[in-house]
Amino acid sequence: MRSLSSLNSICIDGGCFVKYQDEVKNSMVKKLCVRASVAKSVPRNLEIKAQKSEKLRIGVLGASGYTGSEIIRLLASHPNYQITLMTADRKAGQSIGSVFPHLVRQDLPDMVAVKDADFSSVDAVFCCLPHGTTQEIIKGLPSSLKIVDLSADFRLQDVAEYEEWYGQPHRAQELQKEVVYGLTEICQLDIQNARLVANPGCYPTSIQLPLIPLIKANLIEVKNIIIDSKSGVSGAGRGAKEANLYTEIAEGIHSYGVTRHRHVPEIEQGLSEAAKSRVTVSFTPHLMPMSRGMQSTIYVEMARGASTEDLYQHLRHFYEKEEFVVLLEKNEVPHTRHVRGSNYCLINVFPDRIPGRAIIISVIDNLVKGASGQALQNLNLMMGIPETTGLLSVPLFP
Ligand SMILES: NC(=O)C1=CN([C@@H]2O[C@H](COP(=O)(O)OP(=O)(O)OC[C@H]3O[C@@H](n4cnc5c(N)ncnc54)[C@H](OP(=O)(O)O)[C@@H]3O)[C@@H](O)[C@H]2O)C=CC1
Ligand SMILES: CC(=O)N[C@@H](CCC(=O)OP(=O)(O)O)C(=O)O
Repeated sequence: MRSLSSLNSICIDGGCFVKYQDEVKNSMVKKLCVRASVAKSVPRNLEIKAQKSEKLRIGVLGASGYTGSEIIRLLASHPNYQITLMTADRKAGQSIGSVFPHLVRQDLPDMVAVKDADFSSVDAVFCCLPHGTTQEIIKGLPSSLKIVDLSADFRLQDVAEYEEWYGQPHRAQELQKEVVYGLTEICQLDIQNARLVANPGCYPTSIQLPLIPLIKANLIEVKNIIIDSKSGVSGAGRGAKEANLYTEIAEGIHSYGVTRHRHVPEIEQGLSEAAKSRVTVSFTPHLMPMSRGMQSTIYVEMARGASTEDLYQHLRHFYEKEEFVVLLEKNEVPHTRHVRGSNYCLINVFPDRIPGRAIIISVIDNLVKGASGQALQNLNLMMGIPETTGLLSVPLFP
């Protein structure tokens, strides 16, 4: 994984490299004002592989699902990509407008079954399929294709751990070796050279973005990390089960996966790598009566001598050149409603009443930074396109 210091603070403005302007860094409001003209955090040696004139051809596997439709929405305004292939399973043969009326004006091919897809018509694919089905499908794709996989099938480096937590054999172990984990702000340099990126889970994204820099800087103890996370219902996908019906979700919240959720090994993998020692966490997810959004509230013990101010300043400095990870002003509480529909992750750090402990709050939109937005950010990097391209839309509010 790269360290932030290995990046040069330059940006691309109208196709020309310009020095990044320090004064735009301090608040999200300022960032939103300048972002139309300034894209940032592009490594100095980045070659612009994709010319504006030639659009890269994109396949969306699982276009009839929530993350697939979110990719389509984001790509609709992307200058460098055009969708030339879309697949579905039960909805194969249908048009996107008939499945998702909000996409009716998009000029797109009808969805086909994966077995009928012509992969010679694409340069890259977003794989938005259920875990378990993904490995076999990716194994059958041409090796020339760039792939961002949104499922969990390639996220765990240890195949035995995958088999234990996902309860099935890993069917593409030979590919696992070339996979790059796609937590963009942390693994940026590796992602640029990757062919196959495992996009992180939504919970792991909201948790690792604040914790990895703090662990690397030895500002928090790696024991006794307690994580309480909450997700909107779209996190469960469109294949609605009884438990996800409006009548079962509205007017209440509940925890699930208590003591054992499949994102635990992914979270611990990232934190352990940062700590260079085995880290275990207490993690409990909750289902919230909202369509999208995710909050992780993280309780940590600070390292001896460290203060919440140290944690805050370190995170602020670490992410100051990153467009999408924003440390709010002190005492401002991150709200999921302030990231809806956007690729932003808002973070803040608060003192706990118990001396020596701190509370970190992180919010994302599970379908954007937690899935399709981060996937697009990763493909941009893989294709040598400025990372923020197609991702700068302002969050929806109210
Ligand atoms: N929802 C979220 O917030 C997040 C999801 N993810 C991951 O992204 C992936 C997609 O999630 P999501 O979009 O929510 O899921 P959905 O259930 O909404 O969509 C699944 C898609 O896969 C297709 N599909 C289902 N089974 C098969 C199969 N056997 N062969 C081929 N295609 C199939 C479906 O087609 P059809 O509609 O025709 O049945 C649909 O297009 C999953 O791995 C998920 O865990 C990751 C991060 C966040
Ligand atoms: C609300 C809900 O059910 N969320 C899903 C996690 C979201 C998701 O899609 O997980 P991946 O990122 O690993 O694919 C769950 O708890 O299983």
